[in-house]
Amino acid sequence: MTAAVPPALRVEGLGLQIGGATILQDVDLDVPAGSLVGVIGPNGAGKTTLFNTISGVVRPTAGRILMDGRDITGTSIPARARAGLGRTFQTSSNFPRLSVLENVRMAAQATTGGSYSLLRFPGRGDDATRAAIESLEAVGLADKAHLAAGDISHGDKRKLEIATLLATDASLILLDEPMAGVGSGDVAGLVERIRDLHRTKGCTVLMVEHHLEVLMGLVDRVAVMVSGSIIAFDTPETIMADPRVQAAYLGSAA
Ligand SMILES: Nc1ncnc2c1ncn2[C@@H]1O[C@H](COP(=O)(O)OP(=O)(O)OP(=O)(O)O)[C@@H](O)[C@H]1O
Repeated sequence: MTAAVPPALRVEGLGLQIGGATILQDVDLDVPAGSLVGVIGPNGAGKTTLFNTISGVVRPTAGRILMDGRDITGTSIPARARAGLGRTFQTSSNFPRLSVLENVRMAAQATTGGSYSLLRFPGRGDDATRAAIESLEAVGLADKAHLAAGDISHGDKRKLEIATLLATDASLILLDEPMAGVGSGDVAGLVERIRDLHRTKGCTVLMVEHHLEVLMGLVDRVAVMVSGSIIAFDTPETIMADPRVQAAYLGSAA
């Protein structure tokens, strides 16, 4: 008998109380390895807080978080990154004064090992620079490699975050509103980049996104959060047809 493969991410009975307020309550979620899962819910439902607990920014006050079957609840942010967790934030998390290439190269360097020096001009030959250039080519940013990350457009900043994740060996990726503020002309390209992350690298992806029409065409399953809890977790078709979801989410979001 072969042992079952553990989910890439398991959240068990997760709770978070802050100053008497319940922010997360009894959150259970299994994200199978290799799946692409969306998280939706009205403003203030707890989606970003859930990501913060998974990535280690916030410690939950109840429950456990497991990656590939290993309990990571008490581990540090760097330990989670070493275990293969990668994340983007609602607002851009790039280093604005470094060049686009340096931003990606730093992430690649952390993966390929060796010490990173900003003083050393990146040569095309080293592994980290090669990985960075490949990632920038994949997201269509190679021609902006030399620009300061703070000077590129909002849509390009989101592409840069994806390139940064592509350059690492993260196996579980959390994307927090990757389409937020992205112009309509850039959305289709960004969706393709997320598909690339998922397919080419075989990553497991969990993403919060308010653009439902985009999300529903992209993900395998959707978790619906309302008031700090997950009220439904199913295929996009079933979620869209669920009257509880329509009442709790679509109704209140309209
Ligand atoms: N550190 C904190 N202290 C107190 N309350 C907090 C804290 N962090 C989050 N909250 C509250 O927890 C709730 C959930 O916030 P969160 O940002 O996770 O929601 P969200 O679903 O991501 O919302 P949005 O879709 O608007 O980004 C909100 O009511 C928020 O005000």
